[in-house]
Amino acid sequence: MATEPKKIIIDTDPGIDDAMAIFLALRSPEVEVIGLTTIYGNVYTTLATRNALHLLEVAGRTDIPVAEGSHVTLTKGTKLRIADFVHGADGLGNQNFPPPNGKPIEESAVDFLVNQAKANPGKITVVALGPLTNIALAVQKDPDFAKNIGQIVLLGGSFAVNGNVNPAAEANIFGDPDAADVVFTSGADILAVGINITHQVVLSGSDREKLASSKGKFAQYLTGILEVYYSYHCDAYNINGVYLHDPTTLLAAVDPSLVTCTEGAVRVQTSGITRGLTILYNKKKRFEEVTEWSNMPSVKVAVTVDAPRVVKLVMDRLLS
Ligand SMILES: O=c1[nH]cnc2c1ncn2[C@@H]1O[C@H](CO)[C@@H](O)[C@H]1O
Repeated sequence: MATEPKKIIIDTDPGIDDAMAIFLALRSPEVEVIGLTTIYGNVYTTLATRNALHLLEVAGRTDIPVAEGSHVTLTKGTKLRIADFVHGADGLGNQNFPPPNGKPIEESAVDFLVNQAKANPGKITVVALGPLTNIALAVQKDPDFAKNIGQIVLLGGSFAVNGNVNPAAEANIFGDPDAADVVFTSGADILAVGINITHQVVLSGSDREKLASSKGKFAQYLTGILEVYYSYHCDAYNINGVYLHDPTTLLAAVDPSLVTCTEGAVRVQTSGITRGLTILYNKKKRFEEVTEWSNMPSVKVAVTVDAPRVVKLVMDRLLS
């Protein structure tokens, strides 16, 4: 008998690569998307909600609920770092899409996460594609959340490589380092996919041409919004291609065999010039003194990725 699809909630800040990940999820029979929760990051939360509703309308999946998330960081910070220079002012490549018809549900993202985890203990995977504020709030609101949630597969961190905000920090962790530290030390089953992984997974200029010449609904839509993302990568990284951050993370939740992992405690620097830095203790050395990593729960951190297989899955599923 076929196994039941894995239930996933995508916590998202759409965002061009978020749009790709959401469409991929909807084209992946291995998973069932039971909701989207929204967060600031690539755009402000209000726009993230609007874009999430819009993307579900494009996909014809208005049956999937959207729950709006936090507008401020875990410590109530309102000075947010928004990556509109990566995704366009509208978050979706400046395409002037009409506003969505739908509305978010009454339940907040945090309540949705807590209640779904409680109702389906051990059965739900959260795929977290933005700053981790909503997830940290869920951990703090319900002492059982970390136990009830099946797994958290998150895009975040830059393990042993430079960040993309500055040499220390990756954008999602930099967006709310306090939240990230709460999540990493929560005891939940976590798989972190950092930019040490996603910078190996590139959708090339010729892949984009294949998308452009496809008649597929998602391929056509993405061709339009990807323009801005390609031009940013050309500018910032001098490459004719884009990093598949969110799609790689989503696919790691769909098929864990796409990555290999190491395990250990992860702590996040929350202040100073290295604010947002993620440091994994790989347990290869016993330290003489008690450290901030001692007795902290282990998480999985992806260390290798089968990049050709990820790109092929992305192309096959988005072209169809
Ligand atoms: O240079 C950048 N600065 C800020 N955010 C970025 C940059 N490049 C990509 N992203 C966005 O941040 C997440 C991965 O860190 C992804 O959502 C990506 O679209």
